[in-house]
Amino acid sequence: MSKIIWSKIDEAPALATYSLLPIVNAFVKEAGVEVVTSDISLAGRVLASQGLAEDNLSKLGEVVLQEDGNIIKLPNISASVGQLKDCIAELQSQGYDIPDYPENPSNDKEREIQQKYSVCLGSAVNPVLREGNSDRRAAVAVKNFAKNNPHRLKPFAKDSKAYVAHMQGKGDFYANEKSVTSTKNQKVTIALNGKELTTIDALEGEVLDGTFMSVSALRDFYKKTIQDAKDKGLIWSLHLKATMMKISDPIMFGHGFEIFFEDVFAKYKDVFKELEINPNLGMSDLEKKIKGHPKESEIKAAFQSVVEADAPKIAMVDSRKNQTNFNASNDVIIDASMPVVIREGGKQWDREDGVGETVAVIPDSTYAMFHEEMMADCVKNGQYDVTTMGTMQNIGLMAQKAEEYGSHPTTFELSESGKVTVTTEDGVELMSFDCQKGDIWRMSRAKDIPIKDWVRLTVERTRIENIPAIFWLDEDRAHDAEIIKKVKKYLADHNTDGLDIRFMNVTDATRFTNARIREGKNTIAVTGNVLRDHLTDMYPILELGTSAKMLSIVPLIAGGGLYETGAGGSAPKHVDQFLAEGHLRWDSLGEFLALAESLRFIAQKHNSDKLATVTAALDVANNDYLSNNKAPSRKCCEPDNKASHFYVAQYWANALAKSDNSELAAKFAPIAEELIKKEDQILSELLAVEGKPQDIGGYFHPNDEKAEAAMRPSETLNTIINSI
Ligand SMILES: NC(=O)C1=CN([C@@H]2O[C@H](COP(=O)(O)OP(=O)(O)OC[C@H]3O[C@@H](n4cnc5c(N)ncnc54)[C@H](OP(=O)(O)O)[C@@H]3O)[C@@H](O)[C@H]2O)C=CC1
Ligand SMILES: O=C(O)CCC(=O)C(=O)O
Ligand SMILES: [Mg+2]
Repeated sequence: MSKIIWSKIDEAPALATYSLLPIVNAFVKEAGVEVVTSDISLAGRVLASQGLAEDNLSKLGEVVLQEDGNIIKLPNISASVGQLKDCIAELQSQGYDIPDYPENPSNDKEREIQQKYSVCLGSAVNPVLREGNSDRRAAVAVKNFAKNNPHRLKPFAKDSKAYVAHMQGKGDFYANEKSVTSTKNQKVTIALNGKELTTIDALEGEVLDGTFMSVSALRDFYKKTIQDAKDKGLIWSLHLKATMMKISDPIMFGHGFEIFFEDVFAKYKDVFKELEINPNLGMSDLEKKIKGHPKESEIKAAFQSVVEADAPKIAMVDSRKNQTNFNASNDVIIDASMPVVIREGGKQWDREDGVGETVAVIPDSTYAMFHEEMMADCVKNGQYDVTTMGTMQNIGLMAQKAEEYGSHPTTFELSESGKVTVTTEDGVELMSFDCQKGDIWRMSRAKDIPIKDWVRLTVERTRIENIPAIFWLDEDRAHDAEIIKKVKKYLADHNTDGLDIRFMNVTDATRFTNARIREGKNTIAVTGNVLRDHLTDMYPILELGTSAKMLSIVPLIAGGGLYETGAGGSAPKHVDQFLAEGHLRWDSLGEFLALAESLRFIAQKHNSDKLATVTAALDVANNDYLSNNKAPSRKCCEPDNKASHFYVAQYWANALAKSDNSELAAKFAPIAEELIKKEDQILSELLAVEGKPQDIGGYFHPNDEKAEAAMRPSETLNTIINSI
């Protein structure tokens, strides 16, 4: 039996799995494949961190280094402190004896607990599993479906004032960056005023970048954008990635929160100190901490008066609950939030549930230049046309924790002003930086092997697609200048005759890509890790309506495959809806496509005709699913995710029944017949449970039996699937 590991994760895709996996296993076992789960959910990781469950993530970290590793990875929660605390509370309520998360540890025991939990925070799963670079694109059938069934993109006003604000060449990570390539394997020490912050093992050929965000420049920048929003009547919105950039971005968020409500933070300085208010955790945490304090209502009123009167309008994450952009640092995540701004015609929601043009504040120019040009393009040339627009495919450098992705252990909020130095074990100073107390200093790294593999993958994909491939690299950025040298060197190892491979800075690359997209032409964007993340939500959300429909493949450097499902998140909103009314609007197309790729990998590796037939039948089923438009409806009491799985099963069985493999055809002909004959009955059983609240025994750690019962309510369907 060949094995595929299917990650057990969180929220909407985890719910979908309860219904989908029994179907998948019933079909693939006929071709000698078994799909097993591995629990790397936030709750699973929290329990593992306390020694109460197996450390599955570390085990998967070994699988991705094996030649035949084969993992289907669904999106998981990258937890903020707030999500971690909620998850711990739920596990405690279920009887698990685990300690609270000590936010401000005051003794060694608390520091140890915090340390143990810290492995569960932020982007903790993806960097471990992504031992390969990223290949994200829309399958042709998916792209054509979107063109023929366009979702709505709202127009930009002719005189739209919406724009992206970023820091201008002063004080941000982009402006302060220095970069060197390590000439040998060596220890490198980062120190502040001669005191060691950390020491890393640098590899020969590894690119090391040092940089910092000047906090005074950041705060000045925030002030300027707030004033400008007020002057122009724009909604002020802040877009960061506090989950993936778990050290730097919550701090940048906290400064924004403090500056927006500067007078309130100044007036209640002493109370906030007494209550250990941490602005990095946002308003939701602040509200919990002031609860019951004699000044609670006075403080709330002070915040409210800024929201209502003194400031520009602020973007809301939920106006019904009066939650602003500052509710929690992970409520607005840039890869998902900026596409929504563009989709809505440069607008955000305000507190009266109205929409208005926004200044989207994205402090660091490194990637904000992309969003700036994206918005400027739409303001100038109007909204994109889904029915004609070309596609962006991305080859992203991310293997072995490349670039900012792996920077968590080397990011520091400086405890004093002075000099940060980066020095080799031989005493050679590689870089130095003059910083102020509170500045955010960061080292990012990119190893040589992943860069070489990234170039290889680019040449391979460009040859297959025969469209221009643009390396989004900027000669004027220190890091990119080092990478350009390596890319040119490794390109020379390949036959690039006839290929159109170019280098452009971020603004030019965006302009070039978008101009082609408007002409219906396709382009490959070859980017570093952060742009990979941002581009692979932005373009699919515009082109396909959601990044969940992307093919998201990670060809592992060791030879195996990691098949991610889509490029998006775990859709907490979908779970809320499911719990309230039993309707799951999650579209599992990403899982269907990932499964087909994963099966194809095994079929090719083992030369299995039978599995090739099962895979080809799944391809047919996926096409039928698209052409018959069986994606879940967004509304209760219409076919949802469960029904979409039923249709894939029906189409898959039907394709197998018609296949050349007589054994499979004989096996699946009666199954297909049953699934077709009983369609109405199955659908009515699936719909009968909708409109009612669901109890699955937990949000982060549901009860498997209850969740499975809720997601498999059709006895008729279950009987057929169980009979295979
Ligand atoms: N690869 C990974 O592991 C990733 C994990 N995350 C994590 O996911 C969580 C939520 O992230 P967030 O950025 O808020 O994004 P969401 O998961 O909320 O996605 C944004 C929106 O995209 C739409 N969407 C996403 N996937 C699907 C799907 N399969 N079918 C239909 N619609 C879909 C939904 O729109 P609508 O509500 O309109 O239906 C959803 O609300 C966070 O904890 C984050 O860390 C985020 C990105 C990647
Ligand atoms: O790892 C994460 O936190 C998010 C990853 C992500 O958004 C992506 O890969 O697109
Ligand atoms: Mg992303």
